[in-house]
Amino acid sequence: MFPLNFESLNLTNMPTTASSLFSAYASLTAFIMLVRSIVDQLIPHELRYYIYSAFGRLFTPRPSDLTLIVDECCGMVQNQIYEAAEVYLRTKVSPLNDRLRVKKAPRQKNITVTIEKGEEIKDSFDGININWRFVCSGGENEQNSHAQQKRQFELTVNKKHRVKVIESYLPYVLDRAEAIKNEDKVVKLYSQEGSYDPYDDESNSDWSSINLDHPATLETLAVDAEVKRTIIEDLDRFLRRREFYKKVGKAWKRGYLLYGPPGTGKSSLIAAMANYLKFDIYDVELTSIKDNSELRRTLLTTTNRSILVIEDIDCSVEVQNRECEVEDHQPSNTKLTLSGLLNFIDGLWSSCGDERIIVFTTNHKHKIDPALLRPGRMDVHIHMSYCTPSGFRILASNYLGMHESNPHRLCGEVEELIESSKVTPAEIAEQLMKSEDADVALERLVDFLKRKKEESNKIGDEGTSKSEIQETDQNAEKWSSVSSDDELKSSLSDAQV
Ligand SMILES: Nc1ncnc2c1ncn2[C@@H]1O[C@H](COP(=O)(O)OP(=O)(O)OP(=O)(O)O)[C@@H](O)[C@H]1O
Ligand SMILES: [Mg+2]
Repeated sequence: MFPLNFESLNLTNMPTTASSLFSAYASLTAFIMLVRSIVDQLIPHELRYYIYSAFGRLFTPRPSDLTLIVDECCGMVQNQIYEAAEVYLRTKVSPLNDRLRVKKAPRQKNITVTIEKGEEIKDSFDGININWRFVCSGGENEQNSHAQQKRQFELTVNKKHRVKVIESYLPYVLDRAEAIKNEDKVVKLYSQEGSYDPYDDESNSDWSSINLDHPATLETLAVDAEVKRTIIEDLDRFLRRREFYKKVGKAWKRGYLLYGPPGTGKSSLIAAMANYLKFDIYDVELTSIKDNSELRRTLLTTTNRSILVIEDIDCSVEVQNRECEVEDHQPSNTKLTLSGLLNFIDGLWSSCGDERIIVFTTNHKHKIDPALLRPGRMDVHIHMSYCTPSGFRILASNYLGMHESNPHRLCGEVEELIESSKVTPAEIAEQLMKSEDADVALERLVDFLKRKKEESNKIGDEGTSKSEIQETDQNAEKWSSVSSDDELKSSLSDAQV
């Protein structure tokens, strides 16, 4: 035991040299040990325990931080918060990080950068400082190390923000991760032909896929502004109405019929819709489907948040009308019939998926079986028209970088010719592609339009030159403005009348 030197405890007179500091520390330690040995001898064991722990609590500062552990898995399934944190924190990597992990799968658009084991990321939310740390343990063995590793994020924050972090910050991380994933999503085009792709996890024996590298967007589409605005509003409304569809007992799907002459942008509009919604496209080739059960099976293997496309519905398949089916006594599953298709569109099979869009295209609306055109079957009919002056202005901006505020001297003449002839956006686009020089391209376009006008005068062309959009569901307008539950109920009872 150290001798107790009371003089050295006289802190007021203590010289501030290193040796006197050391001797003061030694004396204090010796004093504490003396007290402790007296307590040990005089106080019973149980009481001692409480005294020591009370002292401990008094002198040890309580940690003010809370650490939330976010494990990779909850039981057999992935922890959604872990997944979201992984995606979200990619956007928060800072120059302070020393070790990062980079990767890119064969079909991935961008390189992903994630933090390595032990790295920390600082984030802030509503003035709260949040610290994330990536922790990895186990699986040191080279072989199957990844599978054996236990991965988790540790989120550390001041305890007083516990409720806010759990109730507001984590839901925010989940939402942001969803949005980031959506931005990064590569839209795919699935088709029935082609072979199974071993590099693509999502391909299956019914469908093969490629990335949809179609540049069409709703902005670059030469369609009248009013029609375009209505399409965008319709798509937006469709996306946000999950609960509405559930309440009214309708399958969460929307059907579009696009009709118009070849080269007016029907396929381009489908690609633009897919790019806008980030939905995959399933190109359903009805001619390669032999019967209704194959149709059912094929359609059931498509995923949610997708656009099912049936191009040229009038000629791609000889879907027979109902009378023919009744006369023909073959069992309906041994051939592809119109009713098989209609069953899918608005019957039992349509409710098998969520967030589906079905698009039919045709060059000849009048050739389509009336059953397909019945109100409510395809929710929206869009007429893709010949090019209009406003469509031309969009194409001129796309192809020649011309701005409406600074029109070319030939624009007036081109627009007049367009108004008086039936020319498709595809034909105009082809002319505009011929030269990068606006003078040359527009002169050629004027010549082309003049020739076209003469031809159409000779043969007497039919068809309207105005694009239009028509909603076949009479209640849609009413439903679209419904906001509260009460309003919804009253509009539903109106709808049933
Ligand atoms: N409305 C449009 N806006 C912009 N580009 C268009 C438009 N219509 C056609 N094009 C151009 O013409 C090409 C062909 O158009 P698209 O394949 O979309 O026509 P379509 O209506 O589907 O024709 P089809 O009836 O023959 O299938 C597109 O790749 C695009 O470059
Ligand atoms: Mg097409």
